[in-house]
Amino acid sequence: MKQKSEISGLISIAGGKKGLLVTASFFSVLSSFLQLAPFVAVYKIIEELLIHAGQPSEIDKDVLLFWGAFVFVAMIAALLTFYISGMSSHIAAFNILYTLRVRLTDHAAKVPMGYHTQTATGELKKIIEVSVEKIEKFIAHQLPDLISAIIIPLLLTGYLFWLDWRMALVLLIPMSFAFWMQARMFASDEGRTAYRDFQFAVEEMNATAVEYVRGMPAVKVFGITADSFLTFRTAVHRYRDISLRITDLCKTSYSIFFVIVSSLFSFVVPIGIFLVSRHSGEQAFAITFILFLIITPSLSAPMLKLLHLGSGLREIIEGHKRIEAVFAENIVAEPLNPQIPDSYDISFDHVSFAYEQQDSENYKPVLKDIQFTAKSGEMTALVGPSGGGKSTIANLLLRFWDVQEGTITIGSVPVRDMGTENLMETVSFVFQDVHLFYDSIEENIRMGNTKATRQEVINASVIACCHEFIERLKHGYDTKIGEGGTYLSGGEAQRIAIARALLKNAPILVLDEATAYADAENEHKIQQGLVELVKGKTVLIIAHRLSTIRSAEQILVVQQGEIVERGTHYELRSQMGLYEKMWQAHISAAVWQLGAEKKGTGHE
Ligand SMILES: Nc1ncnc2c1ncn2[C@@H]1O[C@H](COP(=O)(O)OP(=O)(O)OP(=O)(O)O)[C@@H](O)[C@H]1O
Repeated sequence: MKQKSEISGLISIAGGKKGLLVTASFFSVLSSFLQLAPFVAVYKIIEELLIHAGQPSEIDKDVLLFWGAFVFVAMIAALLTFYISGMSSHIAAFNILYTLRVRLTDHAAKVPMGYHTQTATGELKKIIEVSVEKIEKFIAHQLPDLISAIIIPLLLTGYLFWLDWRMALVLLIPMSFAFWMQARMFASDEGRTAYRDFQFAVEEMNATAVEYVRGMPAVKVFGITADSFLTFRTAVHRYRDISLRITDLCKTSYSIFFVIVSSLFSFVVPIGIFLVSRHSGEQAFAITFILFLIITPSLSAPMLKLLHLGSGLREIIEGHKRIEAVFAENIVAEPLNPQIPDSYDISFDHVSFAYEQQDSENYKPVLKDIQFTAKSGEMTALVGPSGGGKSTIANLLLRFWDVQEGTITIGSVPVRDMGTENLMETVSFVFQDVHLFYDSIEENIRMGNTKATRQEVINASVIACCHEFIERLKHGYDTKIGEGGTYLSGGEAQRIAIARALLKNAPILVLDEATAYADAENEHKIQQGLVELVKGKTVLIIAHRLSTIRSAEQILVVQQGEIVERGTHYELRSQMGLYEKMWQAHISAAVWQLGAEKKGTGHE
């Protein structure tokens, strides 16, 4: 029953393409019928030959010709129907593959960021690529194959029963036993668990192998071998253990199935000989016996195919479950009546937040009672020790997560009440970890505003101080990132991300460690550009390098999830608290870095 609902669930993903699948299945069945034509023709030809065995001159050549032509026409028709079935299933499969991938990526983009941090990117990638691909293969190839692998043995067995029920029964009993053994193994809880564990083991082994290759710098430096890389070794051992478990589990049922199905001949011969001896002289029975000898081996191939399709199906059902699990993830709730803010002041009103739910074992509040307003036209900076919660504050503004307590508003509208599209149009963000897509530099920048002209892209790049280095590249703005050895340094990538955000020209700009990789000269230039650009905007900036935010109208010092100090640079310094300590540390580091001639820089 469960198996049935799994398969119907698998077929339900066909959605609007069910008509094509029905066509594919119908023609596959028709093709299976037509493939039986040679057996009927052989029967009729043998009958004609045996009836006139004593007087060959009386053999009716027209009968032989008729059945010869019948087979020829039936084979052409079988070919045509098979072609139509294959075409329909392929068209349906590629449509389903496309729709499923688009739906999956759309859904993945709408679920809260928490899902992406908990689910390994590799796993989602695998679901979108491999699981969907397997479903495409199932629909395009295996579904018509499966239908014909079921229909052909059924039809042949029916035909054999019609010819002689006694010999057919002798065939049916071992065949049913073989199937029963296999089905019992597949449907058992142990079988299901083993196959599911096998899937996980394969995935885990692949994922750890990828991790090993990705971590090659650390692997080389620390001399880690594939054998000493514990997670990989454990994954390989787990894979070995589960493979042995499956082999052990399947060995009896598979061996019985294989032996019976491959040697059906040996069941039919003794009973045939026995019956022949009792019907000696009956020509009709002799013809039937000959036909049994011809048809019986033809039963083996589709039945062995069915076995392989059956084990493949388990894998596809597992993949389908994973796809369903992605769809089952709740997406960020859209407001029923989305509101548009009338101004762009940002307010955090008594906001508390934890990444885990309150009832979870790992519950740990990351932000506690955060309260501040970042005014439009002003720069608000978040500074403080690492892990204090600065990036979390910035991420909450974008509703990557929803807060558990308090409210975040833009203008007077809570971010929960803004439509996601409107929220994303309102806020420009430069992340700590820049992601550039495998595309030209120009297109990477244009992602900020798809309607921007090339000149506008260049203007944004000039302000973000990346124009010069882009121009120096062989293909300039058309250079594809990652192609032909074109890789950008961290600082260069970050400046491209700044250009992208500038081009978006949203009323709120969030910069999370946006100038962290810039050298002193570039940082100064970027800051000059930003000064122009942030005019009239609400700017939230996170920076470890305090010189970057010295001119901010408001500086918030965040420590262990709380705002412990707030004010301008001068106000904070005069408080002689954490900010002053951080400032002194910053100055000492700058002096240490730049040498004696730079002494005094920034001592304000
Ligand atoms: N996705 C996440 N899931 C669970 N915990 C997280 C997640 N992201 C951050 N944290 C935790 O939240 C706390 C605050 O992290 P956050 O990145 O906001 O600090 P930060 O002040 O920006 O640090 P840094 O200056 O080093 O970037 C840290 O303890 C961190 O481990």
